[in-house]
Amino acid sequence: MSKLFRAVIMGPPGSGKGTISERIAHSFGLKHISSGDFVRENISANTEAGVLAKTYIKKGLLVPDHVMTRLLLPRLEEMTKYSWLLDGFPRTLAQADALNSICDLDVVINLNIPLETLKERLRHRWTHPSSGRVYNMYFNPPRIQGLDDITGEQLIQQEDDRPEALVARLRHYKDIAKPVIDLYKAKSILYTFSDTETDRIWPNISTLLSTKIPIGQSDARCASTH
Ligand SMILES: Nc1nc2c(ncn2[C@@H]2O[C@H](COP(=O)(O)OP(=O)(O)O)[C@@H](O)[C@H]2O)c(=O)[nH]1
Ligand SMILES: Nc1ccn([C@@H]2O[C@H](COP(=O)(O)OP(=O)(O)O)[C@@H](O)[C@H]2O)c(=O)n1
Repeated sequence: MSKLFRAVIMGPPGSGKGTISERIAHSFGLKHISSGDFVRENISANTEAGVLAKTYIKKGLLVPDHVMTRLLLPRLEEMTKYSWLLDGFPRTLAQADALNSICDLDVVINLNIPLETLKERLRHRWTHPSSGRVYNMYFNPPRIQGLDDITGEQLIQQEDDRPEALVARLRHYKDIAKPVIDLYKAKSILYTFSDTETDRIWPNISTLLSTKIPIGQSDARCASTH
C-alpha cells in the first residue's frame, strides 16, 4: 500500500478552513476531519465531553486541551487506514504535542487572512447544524434563503459566531497559534497562504497538494465526512 498522507489545516475562525477542506477532500480524496463539527456532534449527543465543551464555546473560548485531545485522538486512531486532513486541531501547543505522539504530519496549511475580512465573513456565516455545511450570504448563498441546499432544513447562526463571542475568539487565536506555527515551521512542513479570497488561495493549495500526495491517494476514494 502506498504511504498515507496526513495534513492539518489551521487558521483563525472564518479563515476558510472548512470551505477549503471541502475542496481538498473532494479533489484529493482525503478524509476531512473537522474538530469543530466533531465537538458540535458531541454537544448534540449530550456526551460528557460535549456538555463540558458547550460551556466554553458559548463564551467564544477554546475547549480545554484535555477535553479536545480525549475527543480527537481516539477518532484519529480509528482512521489509521486512511489519508486524512484535520481541520481546526491542533489549536494549541499541547494539542500539537499530543498529535505528534500518534502520527507524523506531511503538510500543514496555514491560512493568514486579515482581521477585518474574518469579522465580515463570520457575521454572514450560516450553518446547517447536523452536517456542518456552511454558507455565506454573498460568497456561497444557499439556493433558498435560510435553508440547507441538500436537506431543506433550517440554517442557524452558530452561537460562537454571534458578535459577543466572535471578538473574543479572534483576539485569542493569534497568541495561542503562534507556538504551533513556529513548531511546524521548524519541522519545515508549514505552508502559509495569505489573501482575502478563498478562490485566489485555492489554486495555490491545489498545486502544492498535487506535488505532495502520493500517487494512488488522490482518487477520491475517501469522501468528506460531511
Ligand atoms: N466573502 C467570502 N466569504 C468566504 C470566502 N471563503 C469562505 N467564505 C465564507 O466565510 C465563512 C467562514 O468560512 P469557513 O470555511 O467556515 O471558515 P473556518 O471557520 O476557518 O472553517 C463561511 O460563511 C464561508 O462560506 C471568501 O473568499 N469570500
Ligand atoms: N481544537 C479545537 C477546535 C475547536 N474548538 C472549539 O470549537 C469551536 C468551533 O470550532 P470550528 O473549528 O468549527 O470553528 P472556528 O472557530 O474555526 O470558526 C471553536 O471556536 C472553539 O471554541 C476548540 O476549542 N479547540
